Amino acid sequence: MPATTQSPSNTPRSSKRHTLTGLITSPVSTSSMPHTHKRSPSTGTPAQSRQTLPSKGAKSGASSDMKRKSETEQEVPLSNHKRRASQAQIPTTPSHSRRKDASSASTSSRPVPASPKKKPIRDHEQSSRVQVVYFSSPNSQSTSFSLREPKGKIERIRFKNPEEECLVHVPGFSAAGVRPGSLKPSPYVPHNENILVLPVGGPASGQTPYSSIDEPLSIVVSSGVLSGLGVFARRPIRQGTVILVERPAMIVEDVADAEEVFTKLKKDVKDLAESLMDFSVLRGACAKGVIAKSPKGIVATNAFEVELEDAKGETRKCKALFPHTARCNHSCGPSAIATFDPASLTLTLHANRDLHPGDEITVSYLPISSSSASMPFVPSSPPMPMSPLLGFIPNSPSGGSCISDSTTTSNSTISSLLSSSSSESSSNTPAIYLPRHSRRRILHQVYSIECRCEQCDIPWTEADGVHKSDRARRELFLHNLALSGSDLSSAAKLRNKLGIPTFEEWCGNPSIATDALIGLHKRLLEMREKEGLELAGLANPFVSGVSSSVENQDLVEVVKEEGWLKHVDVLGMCYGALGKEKEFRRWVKEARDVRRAMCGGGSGETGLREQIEHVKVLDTWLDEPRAFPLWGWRVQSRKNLKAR
Ligand SMILES: C[S@@+](CC[C@H](N)C(=O)[O-])C[C@H]1O[C@@H](n2cnc3c(N)ncnc32)[C@H](O)[C@@H]1O
Repeated sequence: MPATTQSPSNTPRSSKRHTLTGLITSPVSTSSMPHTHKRSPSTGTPAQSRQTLPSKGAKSGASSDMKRKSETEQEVPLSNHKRRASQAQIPTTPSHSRRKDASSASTSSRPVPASPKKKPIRDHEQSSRVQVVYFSSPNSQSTSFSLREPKGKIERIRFKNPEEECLVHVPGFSAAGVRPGSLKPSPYVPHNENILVLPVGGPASGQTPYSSIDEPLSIVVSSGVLSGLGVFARRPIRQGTVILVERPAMIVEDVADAEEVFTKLKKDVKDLAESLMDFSVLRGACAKGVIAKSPKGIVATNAFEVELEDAKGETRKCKALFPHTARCNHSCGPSAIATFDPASLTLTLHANRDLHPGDEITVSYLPISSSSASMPFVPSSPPMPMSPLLGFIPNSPSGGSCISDSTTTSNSTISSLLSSSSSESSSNTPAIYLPRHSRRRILHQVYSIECRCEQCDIPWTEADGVHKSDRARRELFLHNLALSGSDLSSAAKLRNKLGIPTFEEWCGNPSIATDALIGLHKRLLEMREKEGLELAGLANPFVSGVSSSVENQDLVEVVKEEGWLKHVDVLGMCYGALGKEKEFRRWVKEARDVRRAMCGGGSGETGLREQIEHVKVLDTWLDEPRAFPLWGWRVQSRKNLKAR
């Protein structure tokens, strides 16, 4: 049903647009969920203020069947999270502190007031001292940290934890605005309560199977596809939970400076950094015999690309080395989503789905959103000449987009939109949404990786599976744009083309099929689960140093609100508007649970304020579904229509 079919008198008005960082955001369009105001059943007009739904997604039973798993050959499946989800004992994992305001934390380098307290400053001759309040935690405390005067061009940032420091070699970067508070779980604890770093391989690679890592685990590490080490869950981890937080040991703008920075790292950190992989060794070994590891190679192999703001307010793309997160292997359906907060120089890994002991913690090396600044070293658009270090220039993809990359044709609306050169997605498709062959090409060109993740490792005999997966990713991306909740005309146009009504239209116009929203969102949820892209949109609210790489800034705004949580929000709202209590509770609970996990239990200690607020609202609705401001709205609209 086209979006224009609506009954104005019955259609809840969207008085205000809320974002994900506001209250609950309406998934389908510009609409937001009514929150506290009562509607007027006689007119069908809801009162003013509304908010959009927060959420956590539901799992489709079908999705687990659809997972292509290389580990099916294994004794113990490593990542069959859906199957084991219900058995998982959900830990209340302490969450790290996050910034007060997701949107404001971006590349902020706000001046920080000088500390009135005098504390001894250790280990330096000249230093400046800055006092800051760490995030919005009730436990927030004034902390002091010292900045050594830069030696050469390297700045040494110290944090509250004395073991922590970060060397920054970025021209013009000022550490004055960095929030240096302590992190939870602690950084530089290689084996925190959530994870272990272990060789990947299992019996096939000659590694002893992991029969016991840490009670009561029983782990057999999967197929041996990946070499070297990997990071593994040591206990059940609920979707959304913070698995790990870490600050970088070093940040450089130019990998050529890595050598100099390495010489200034503290010994233990240097040892750790030097133990990391250098893929140029493998590459070199093939091409011209043995070559030694180098700091440049190590940074190129392991660094995440982040964006920092320099003193002039200009964004600089930098490479940040997080020694523990660097052990995470890549997957095109990652089990964790990495985000970076430049205000505190903190990388956070959130569980992308429910994880079980022995599941590998993987991240995407490919950008998962146009605005993501946290993915390692890969541009959002397909490859540019980007590794001068290694002296290669990847082939320029024809047209540089998923559209031109598409090898498949279809008569469907979506296919035709995708193949339309005017599609909004053309230059901004995050690489994770590209077809498999494009993703593999990028990974090969940039990392020399023959990607064998479970999303890529589809036998050639299953061409149909590849085709479906490629198509699903394109469709997901397209719907990200269309369902972004943005008022942008491009998103609205796309919704119109796809015939997707807004929630308000659906709610107030009973002639629009129920399935027009419910069916769509269930399908998109299922696709996200199959593709392993559940919380891909999570990156956005937390990543802030975004977007200089994205040509069309409007699209950054659009893509910002993408995500799986949104589908759950809509489903909750739809069932609320239908007055179906059981389904309403189910989806709202999903939404509440993931948000609670993201907040570290929702206690308010460390989580994002907004998420905590969302959790509170959802709790209210769970206590009393009729507190949902649009309860039964669509049913009432139907009655009104009949009565006319
Ligand atoms: C950042 S490191 C990851 C940790 C690494 N396995 C280790 O032992 O330290 C990146 C390297 O791991 C390997 N790797 C990561 N993901 C992979 C994948 N999906 N397929 C094949 N190799 C992968 C590649 O050799 C890559 O250069």
